[in-house]
Amino acid sequence: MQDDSTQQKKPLRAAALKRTFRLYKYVKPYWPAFGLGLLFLFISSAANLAFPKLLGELVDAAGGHRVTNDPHRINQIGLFLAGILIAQGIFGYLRIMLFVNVTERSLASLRQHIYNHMIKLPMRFFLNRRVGELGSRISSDISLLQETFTTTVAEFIRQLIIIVGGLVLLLHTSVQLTILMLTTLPVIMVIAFFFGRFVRRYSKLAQSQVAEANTIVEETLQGVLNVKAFANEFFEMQRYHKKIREVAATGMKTGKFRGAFAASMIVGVFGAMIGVIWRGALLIAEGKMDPGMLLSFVLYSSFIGGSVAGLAEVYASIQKSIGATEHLLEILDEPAEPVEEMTTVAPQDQLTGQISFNDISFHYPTREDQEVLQHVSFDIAPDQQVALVGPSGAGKSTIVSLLLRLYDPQEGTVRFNGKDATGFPLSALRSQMAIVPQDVFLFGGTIRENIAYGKPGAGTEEVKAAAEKANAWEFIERFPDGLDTIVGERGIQLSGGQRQRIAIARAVLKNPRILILDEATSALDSESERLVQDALEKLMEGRTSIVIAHRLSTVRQADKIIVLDKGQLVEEGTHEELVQMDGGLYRNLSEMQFSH
Ligand SMILES: Nc1ncnc2c1ncn2[C@@H]1O[C@H](COP(=O)(O)OP(=O)(O)OP(=O)(O)O)[C@@H](O)[C@H]1O
Repeated sequence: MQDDSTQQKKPLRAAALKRTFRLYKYVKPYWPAFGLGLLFLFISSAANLAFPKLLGELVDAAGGHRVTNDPHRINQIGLFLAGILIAQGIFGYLRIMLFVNVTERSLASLRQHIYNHMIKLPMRFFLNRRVGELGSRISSDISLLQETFTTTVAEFIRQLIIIVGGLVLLLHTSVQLTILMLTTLPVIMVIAFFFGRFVRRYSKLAQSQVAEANTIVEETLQGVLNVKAFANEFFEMQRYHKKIREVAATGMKTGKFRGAFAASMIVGVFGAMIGVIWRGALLIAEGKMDPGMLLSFVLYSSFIGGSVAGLAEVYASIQKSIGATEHLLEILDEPAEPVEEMTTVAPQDQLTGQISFNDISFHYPTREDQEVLQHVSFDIAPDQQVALVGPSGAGKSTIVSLLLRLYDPQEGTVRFNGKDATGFPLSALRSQMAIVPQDVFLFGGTIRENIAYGKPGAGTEEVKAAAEKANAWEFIERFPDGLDTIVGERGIQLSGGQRQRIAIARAVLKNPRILILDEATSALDSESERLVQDALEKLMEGRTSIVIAHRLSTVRQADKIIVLDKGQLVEEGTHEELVQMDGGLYRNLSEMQFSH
């Protein structure tokens, strides 16, 4: 669980700001609207500044010391004020609308750009990141930017205009009072700085504690089955209780500083106000000032005070968005895989189904010291059925990953058609292979969508034919909604065997040159097993297939069995050949499996 406000606050540095400006390219196409928005912002802020002055004049027109009372002028000023008010409303509305439009369009393009980039990133990128975290991070980073673009930037500009313009008008109204007011500022600033630091520190702590508490809630709800199965409800309640108590304790500590902060700010601000009004009253009494001027002065001071206070918030928010931007840029700076949209595969890139591994050594980028494959070489002829067997962790799935070029080996080459795999466009390679994984991943939509994933845009007839071939049609047909049955998140509304047959139908539709099957370890009941096995056999016909076999009973008919152990290829041959080998690993494994 991420908490927006604890994360990614970075000090404002020139370099960071400069990097942030790289995002400007997303706003650039909309700069005329943005510029117009800025102009309106300027107008509405300036109109804002006119109010205190005019209100002061209105009061004085009623009869100050130095002005004669003048009903005509009162009405004139009143009308003028109303006019400004309306203008401000209109410009304010237009400004917000323009800013929101620009922001929404820019963010849509940024979102799309980031997603497009991220989905093309190599597996290496996803290995050391938690995917859920990545997703929520990006959405919170983008919402932060959304706020910055729509409100913060505008607020910042508005506040600057008000502070600078306000100060000029204050000086114009009364130099003496301005100096008096400004002398109180340092005191208020010191108080704000001192307490503000504590408040920030404790709020940060509280936020991270809340995040920890939320993690408990999330994890236990997601894994509620485990909690219940272990009868650990009370254990979890305790764990949550402890965290929540910590949150409350920190909150109360923060409260002390927050209270002190608020109280001293109120005393400071009102103290300054009283000082100024007192001094102003004396000036009026001395005939050096009119009541209306004092009113303008006080209003200007409060405008400025409000803007200065707001500036602190704006600063924090800009800091946060710089952090967010850096994150997003980090992702954008990761080199993507050279995947491209494939409609047809060029003739020279068409796979014959011949594959060879030549002296391949490989370690995962995250674990450099663990050689997962060591000098592995083998050849697969077109249309051969090959089984990969070996103990858990031997490197079977890794071989599949290398085939799909999810990773490239550090040593040796993978070849297709006798040609180095790197010589084919990545998407051309992958588009001619299909994998039926062990853990079938279904998307949350309908059965139809899930099958058509093998060939986006496939028509009902095609989908149906694929489902029939995969022995899936008989159960799909029995659902009232047929192909339009919703499978539920990750396919939870289907049984294991049904999920597998959908994955097979998907592969049938893709009609790959090379088929990769990761046999399910969890045994299905014999009826589903037979249906799945039968569908797989039909699917394997007429193409090269590589089966990661966990149960040796299913690999007897394979043209070739490759036996791996601890990253090395230890035996290779047909079932008959391998069972002959005295002390061979395959023979051992099959004796073990068939002895019970
Ligand atoms: N993404 C990864 N990052 C680092 N190491 C990994 C990764 N995936 C697998 N490994 C390691 O590589 C080795 C081979 O794993 P692999 O998944 O290829 O084995 P396997 O033969 O398919 O095993 P199983 O039959 O249990 O699925 C294991 O020691 C594993 O810990």
